[in-house]
Amino acid sequence: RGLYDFLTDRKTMTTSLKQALKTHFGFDSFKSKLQEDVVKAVVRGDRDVFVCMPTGAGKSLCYQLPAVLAEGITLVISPLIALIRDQVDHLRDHNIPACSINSKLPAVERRLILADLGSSSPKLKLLYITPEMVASPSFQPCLTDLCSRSLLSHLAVDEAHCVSQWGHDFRPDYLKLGELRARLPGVPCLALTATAPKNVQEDIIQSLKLRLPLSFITPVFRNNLHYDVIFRELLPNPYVHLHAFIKKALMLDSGSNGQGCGIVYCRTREGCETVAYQLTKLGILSKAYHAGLKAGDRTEVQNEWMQGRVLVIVATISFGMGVDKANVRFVAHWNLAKSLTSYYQESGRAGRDGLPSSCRTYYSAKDKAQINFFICQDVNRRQRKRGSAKESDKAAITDFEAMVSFCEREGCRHATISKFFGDKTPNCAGACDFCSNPKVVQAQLARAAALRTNTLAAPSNTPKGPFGFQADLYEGGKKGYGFERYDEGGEGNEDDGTKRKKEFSDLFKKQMKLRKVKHDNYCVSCCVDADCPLREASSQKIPKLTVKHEVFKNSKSSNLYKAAVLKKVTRKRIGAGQRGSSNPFITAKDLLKSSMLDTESNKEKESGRFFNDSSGDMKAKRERLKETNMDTSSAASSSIKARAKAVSASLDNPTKGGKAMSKKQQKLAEAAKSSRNISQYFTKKQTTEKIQEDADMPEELDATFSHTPSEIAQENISREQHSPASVEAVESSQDVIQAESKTAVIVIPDDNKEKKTAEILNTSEQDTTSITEDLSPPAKRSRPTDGHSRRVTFNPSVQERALHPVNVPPKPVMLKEAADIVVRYLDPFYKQGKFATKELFKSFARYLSHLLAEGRSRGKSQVKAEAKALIKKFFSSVQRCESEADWKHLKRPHSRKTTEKNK
Ligand SMILES: Nc1ncnc2c1ncn2[C@@H]1O[C@H](COP(=O)(O)OP(=O)(O)OP(=O)(O)O)[C@@H](O)[C@H]1O
Ligand SMILES: [Zn+2]
Repeated sequence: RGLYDFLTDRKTMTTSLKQALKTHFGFDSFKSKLQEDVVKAVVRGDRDVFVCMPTGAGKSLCYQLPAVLAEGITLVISPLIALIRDQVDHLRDHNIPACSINSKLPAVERRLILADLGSSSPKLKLLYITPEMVASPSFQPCLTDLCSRSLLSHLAVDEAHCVSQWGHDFRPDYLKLGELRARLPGVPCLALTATAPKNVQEDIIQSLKLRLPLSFITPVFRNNLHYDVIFRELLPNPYVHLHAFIKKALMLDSGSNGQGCGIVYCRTREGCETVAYQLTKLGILSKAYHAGLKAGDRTEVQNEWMQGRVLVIVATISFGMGVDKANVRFVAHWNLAKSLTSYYQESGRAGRDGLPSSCRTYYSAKDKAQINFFICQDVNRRQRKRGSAKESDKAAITDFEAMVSFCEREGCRHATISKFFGDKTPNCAGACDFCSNPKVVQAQLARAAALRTNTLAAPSNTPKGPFGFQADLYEGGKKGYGFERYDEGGEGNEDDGTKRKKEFSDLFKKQMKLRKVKHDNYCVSCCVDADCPLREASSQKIPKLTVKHEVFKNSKSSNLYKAAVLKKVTRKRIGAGQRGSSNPFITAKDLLKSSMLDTESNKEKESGRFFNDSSGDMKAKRERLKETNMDTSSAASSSIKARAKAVSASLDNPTKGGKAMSKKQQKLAEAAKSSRNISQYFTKKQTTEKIQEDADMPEELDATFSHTPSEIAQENISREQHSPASVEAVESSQDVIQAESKTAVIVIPDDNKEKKTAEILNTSEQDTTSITEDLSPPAKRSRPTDGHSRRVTFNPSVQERALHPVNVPPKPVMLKEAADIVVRYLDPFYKQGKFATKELFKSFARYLSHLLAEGRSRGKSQVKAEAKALIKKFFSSVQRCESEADWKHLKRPHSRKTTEKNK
């Protein structure tokens, strides 16, 4: 920082900085006094700096300008590759040498960058990296080298609130930045965020180990933003209402165009599509933007909106981060934001140019209940995973409560926000609905309370209205039935409010309890349809099936149930066969035929049901699998084996059969049929899944609503999704199987673990690295012709051989089996964070599976041993897998010796 010496004189510094600002960025002056002060503090470099300035205040320049002036390189930590890309492009446009190292970087570029960093005087001024990359072993040598040569001028941590568990976008990898900070004691650190309540601010300072930082905190109050809340359920036609709001905000009636544009935020993709459609129908060209669109379409929509060709973008909250548009005249939330912090940030995208703009939330009690549900579910999930509760679990709940209270409480909206962020009460001066007309707000609240009381109090057989009107059919209820508007007066009293709260809270608790049970535990009494004959667990036997209820009770999925039933039946038959010296399995061949026919005809009907039972707890299933002493490989494979046994037995005794057998055949067929039918009893009512699907939590939420691999797999199963890749793999493994088989074709239900393997290996739905990035492919891709069950062909003679392992060489392992083995062994590593991304994990699993299935000449145990050895070998040299290059040199052990040694 010797170069800064010439800047020590205050006056000279100001002049020089202004010159540099003009030269490098083309700006005539600083955006604000605050921006100038921050830049000066960073340039001085004698203290760490903490910056909390609203979006659009020009935070990036606070480290970019000093970076250009300093000797050495400024290391910038940013959470999203997309954001990084924007920043790097922007800097390059200004001829400022900047680049990024990330997992998506082509190897050639990476080498060039590393070469420059390794040179005696690197040209690079700003190096952007993700927190994941900072922690990766492959980056460490580079970092150490830069440190040892004192080539790091600054460390800038953008979106620093991600470091705090109290923050709305907590990223565990941000926590590792504390260690990084400790490794760079002489390098001044700058932490920047737009939104950080007091506790988050404290967390940032502590986690990043900032030493007596100079804090630059802008008050959150922005007087050019007008906030209001509309209770959507009170509106006769919410779309018309929204349309009117937009027309006013964009001054469309005044006939002038070019009055800016706006954003409508929706929680779901479907919501985006519907609102965009409705607005367009009403005359305002609007386009939807969400993760379900192809990347190209998304970019096009964004460009059209940026260029003013589309006035309104209707988006999930994934849209907006890093979008810098000055003339956003309104931001409307069609659904409640998940937290007040998020709301402040999202709504803050309005009026960046300082001109008057509107921020509106369309509140609904339904949204409130749904979001609350998701937050609680997420907290529960995390607590279950962790095994204990944490103080910070409350963060999401508290922040959401603040959002609800912002909508439901009487009072100045700006004051509520300021108070939440620890600021003084601002002078709103009519910049919110409450301050401009408190009576309207009070009236609306009273009506919402009355509506809820009416809805709750109304018994289901309430006399119908004049036209057969039923309150709940119309969402808006009795009030919504009419044509009144939210601001047309109305009385309410305090008792009403208290009563409403209590009733609503009771209802909510009740609903939560119901849903929680469904999610936590499979429970016959509440998850089984009311008309199911098995509802009364005490005495029922399964209709048309003489199997005791024990089996039913102990099986939590139809697969397991079927396997257990078949096992029981098989055992009985074996016994019978021995006693009667006739082999009952002689009829199994026929049974198989009949079951084929049967299954084919029932395929469509059943397939969905088989899938549904996969939504149970996979872990529990695995446990139960062990308990039932079955082959741990999979329930489906046991059912294949059971059938294969039957087939092989029948082949062993081809002449035996006759009438007696056909009776057994009937019974077995019946059992098989009933066991399939039984799956319908497990079919959960779709309510909770539906809600979840409806919610379609956008990617930005994924930071809080993050998933473990098994949860991802499970979610994918329950949503019956297949990414094209997963279909591919299933097909490719089938191809392998089919190529070898020319015999029986049966349809077997998907087994949980098998499916999990396929999903883990192939889905690209969730990317754990880009948590806040909305770049995942559509969640609802499904295989059009997929009837949910997979057609798997198998060769009885192969299965037969497996029954006699002593006499015949081991059955060669096929790709699908290899994949099963690999995923089982690799999963723990993934869970321990040994892969930088889920994509890498899947890619590696795919690679290993192919490697192990190569040549198809080895048996299962050998493949297992080789898989273990390979994985062990891999992780002995790689601490954490960062790129595909990491396993380039990994080869299958050739000699038996190697395998033995590694066992
Ligand atoms: N001194 C300046 N004069 C004029 N424009 C500026 C100045 N500094 C920054 N800007 C512009 O202001 C806009 C917002 O800046 P920037 O993206 O850095 O804001 P931010 O505070 O980082 O916002 P966010 O929180 O959304 O990232 C950019 O277009 C930037 O080029
Ligand atoms: Zn106010």
